[in-house]
Amino acid sequence: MLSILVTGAKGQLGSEIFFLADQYPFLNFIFVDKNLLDISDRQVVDDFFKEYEVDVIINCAAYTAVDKAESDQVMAKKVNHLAVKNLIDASSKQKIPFIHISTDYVFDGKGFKPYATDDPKDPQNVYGKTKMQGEDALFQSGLDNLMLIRTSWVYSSFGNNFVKTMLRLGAERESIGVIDDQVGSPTYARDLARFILESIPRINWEGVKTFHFTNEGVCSWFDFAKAIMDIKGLNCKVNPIPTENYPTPAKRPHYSVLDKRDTREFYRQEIPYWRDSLEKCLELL
Ligand SMILES: NC(=O)C1=CN([C@@H]2O[C@H](COP(=O)(O)OP(=O)(O)OC[C@H]3O[C@@H](n4cnc5c(N)ncnc54)[C@H](OP(=O)(O)O)[C@@H]3O)[C@@H](O)[C@H]2O)C=CC1
Ligand SMILES: Cc1cn([C@H]2C[C@H](O)[C@@H](COP(=O)(O)OP(=O)(O)O[C@H]3O[C@@H](C)C(=O)[C@@H](O)[C@H]3O)O2)c(=O)[nH]c1=O
Repeated sequence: MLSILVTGAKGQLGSEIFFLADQYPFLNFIFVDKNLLDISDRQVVDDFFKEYEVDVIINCAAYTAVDKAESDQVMAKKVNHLAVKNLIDASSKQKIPFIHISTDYVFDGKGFKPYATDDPKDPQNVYGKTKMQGEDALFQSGLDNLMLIRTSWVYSSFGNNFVKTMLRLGAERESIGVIDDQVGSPTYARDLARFILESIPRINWEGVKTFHFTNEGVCSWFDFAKAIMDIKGLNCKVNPIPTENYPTPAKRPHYSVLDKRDTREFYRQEIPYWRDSLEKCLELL
């Protein structure tokens, strides 16, 4: 039976993998949160791999506070870049296949067509830069059993995310302004978790495989917020606003749709449309 190590197991994606784990009885999971395996501590990581036998690593651990990262660069880099190196260094001795998750925020957001997996990266904020450095650490490792999955706008009934923020604001306020000139694809973490788990027995671990996985369809944050209020029957009016009317410490991409052609071909399962998955998640909230 394959032993699958899931780091950052208490986050959105880690929690969804935990939720689905029972459906994969041929996989043996080792779920570890920050307290059990702080991936930014090299010694802890080295010791862990000496003690446990691991066949595949799914690295769900990350520093995801996009605005906070602007003033907390050291910590963001430690988790999103240096810790990825720790995992690679510790696992490469045993050639353990490595699944790593990255973000649409590695792209500049100035494009008008979906970003291909090999398009040039030019992140516009600290979070995106540190995630790109994490990706680069994978590419530079020389390892040939890597799966890099970029995703975007992730939400879940677990953890904190835009959907939960909208539900809170929707209950508190009569109206809110939400940016309508930043466009992307929401991703239900459960759909992403399923994609990852379905990939494990099927992937041919030769070379570095980069996939883009999001829900199908494209929307703005405004469209996303409006759908959340509509589905939940909240009376809060959502007003579309331009980026400059909602100043934030971190700059965000205007367009960050990811090209999923390779993913569709590899996965051969239907990727749910974003609003359908949103409805499913909202049934739990
Ligand atoms: N959320 C999103 O919208 C998107 C996420 N992604 C990527 O997807 C992946 C999963 O994201 P998601 O589940 O949403 O993220 P979460 O922030 O929900 O989860 C990340 C988890 O990592 C943990 N963590 C932080 N530092 C460490 C550390 N040093 N050692 C071990 N664990 C640590 C966090 O713990 P604690 O909370 O205690 O710090 C948290 O439990 C990440 O790589 C992220 O960059 C990509 C695109 C969009
Ligand atoms: C709360 C709120 C946000 N916004 C805008 C700000 C921002 O442009 C957008 C989303 O805000 P958030 O801060 O929730 O989302 P943000 O943290 O930028 O989400 C990102 O997280 C990282 C981890 C990723 O990798 C990305 O793919 C993406 O999901 O919505 C409004 O316009 N009005 C509001 O009331």
